[in-house]
Amino acid sequence: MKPIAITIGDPAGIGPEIIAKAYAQEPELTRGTFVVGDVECLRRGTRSVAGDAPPLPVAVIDDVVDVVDVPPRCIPLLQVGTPFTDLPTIGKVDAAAGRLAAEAVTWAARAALRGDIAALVTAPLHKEALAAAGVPFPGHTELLQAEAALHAGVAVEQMPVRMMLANEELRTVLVSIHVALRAALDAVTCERVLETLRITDRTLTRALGRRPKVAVAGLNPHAGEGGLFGREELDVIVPAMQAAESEGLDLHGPFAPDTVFMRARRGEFDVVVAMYHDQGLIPVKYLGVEKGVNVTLGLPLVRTSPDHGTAFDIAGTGKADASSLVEAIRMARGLAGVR
Ligand SMILES: NC(=O)C1=CN([C@@H]2O[C@H](COP(=O)(O)OP(=O)(O)OC[C@H]3O[C@@H](n4cnc5c(N)ncnc54)[C@H](O)[C@@H]3O)[C@@H](O)[C@H]2O)C=CC1
Ligand SMILES: NCC(=O)COP(=O)(O)O
Repeated sequence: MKPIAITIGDPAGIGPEIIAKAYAQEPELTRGTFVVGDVECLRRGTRSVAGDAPPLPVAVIDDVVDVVDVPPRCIPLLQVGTPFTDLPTIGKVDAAAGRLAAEAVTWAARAALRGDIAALVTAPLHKEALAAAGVPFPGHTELLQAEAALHAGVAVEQMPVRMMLANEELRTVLVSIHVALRAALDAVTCERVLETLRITDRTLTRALGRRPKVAVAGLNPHAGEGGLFGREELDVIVPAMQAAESEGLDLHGPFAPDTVFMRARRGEFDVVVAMYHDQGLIPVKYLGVEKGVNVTLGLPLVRTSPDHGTAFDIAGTGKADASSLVEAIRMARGLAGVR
C-alpha cells in the first residue's frame, strides 16, 4: 500500500493544528499517511492542540518508504526546503509561509505523478501569501493542473480540471473558480460548460458505479425567466447541455439557482453544476465548513482538501475543528482505493 501525503498548508494558519488533531483523533485513518512541510511549524501545531497532554511527537523521514517504520502516535514528516528557524507569525500573511505551502504541494504533486504516493490531501493555504511568495497560481487547483500538464507534456488547456465540493448532502462542480465575478461571467461559455459537464459525468460515473443525475444551475435569477433576465441560459447553457446529452449524459435544467440546491439536497440529483465559485460553494459551506471536502476532478492523481481556509482568526488557539480534514483523508483513501 502506497502512503498518502498530507501537505502542511500555510503554517501561519490552522493547517498544522488540524493535522495534529487528525493524527491524535484518528490513529487508524492516519496510519500510512505522512506530512509534507516543515518540522518546526508542525511541532508548533502539535503544541497548540495538546492541552495538558504531551504533544504528539514528529518524526522526520527522508523518504516515503520510511513511513511504515514510524511508530503509532507519532507523526511522520518529510521536510521540504530548509527547516524554519524564525517561525511565521500566526494569523499573518507571510511570503515565507506561502513559499513553504507551495513547495509542499509541488513536492507531493510530483510524488503522486511519479506513482510514489497514493494520493495527496492538502491542508489550506493562504492565497495572498502564495502571491507574496511569487507563486504564479491562485490556489492548489491551478498549481496541480500545471504540474499534471507538465508531467504529461501537454499545454495546461489540454489538462482541464474542475473543483468539486461535497458533503453528505450535496455535491457541486464549478464552471470557474478563482477569478473576479466579472471574469466568471465571461467564463460561462459553451465550451467551458460542456467541459464541466463531461468531467462531472466521467468522474462521478467512476465513483458511483453508475451515470450521475446532473442538475445544471442557470446563471441569472430564475434561470433567466425565458430570456427576460438574461440570455446565457438560452444562448450558452442549453446548447452545451444538448451537446452533452447527445453523448448520453443524464442532465436536468437549467434550473433557478436559488432552488436547485434545495432539490439536490432532497435527493433529486447526484450533483449540481454551478456557473461560478460562490453560487456552488455558499450552499455547501452553509451546511458547515467542518463537513465539506474539496476534490479536484480531471487530474491524473487523487487530491482532496478540507473545504475551509486558513482561518487566521482562530489560528494558534487550538480551537480549529479537524473534521473536514479527517473527511478529506477518508475520501482520499476511498478514491485511491486504499482501505
Ligand atoms: N483548500 C484551501 O487551501 C482553501 C484556502 N482558502 C484560503 O484561506 C484564506 C482564508 O479564507 P477565509 O475566506 O477567511 O475562509 P476560512 O475558511 O479560512 O474562514 C472562514 C470562517 O470559518 C472559520 N473556520 C474555518 N475553518 C474552520 C475550522 N476548521 N474550524 C473552526 N472554524 C473554522 C474561520 O475561523 C472563519 O471565521 C484565503 O486566502 C482563502 O483563499 C479558502 C478555502 C480553501
Ligand atoms: N474556495 C475553495 C478554495 O479556494 C480552494 O482552492 P484550492 O486551493 O483548492 O484551489
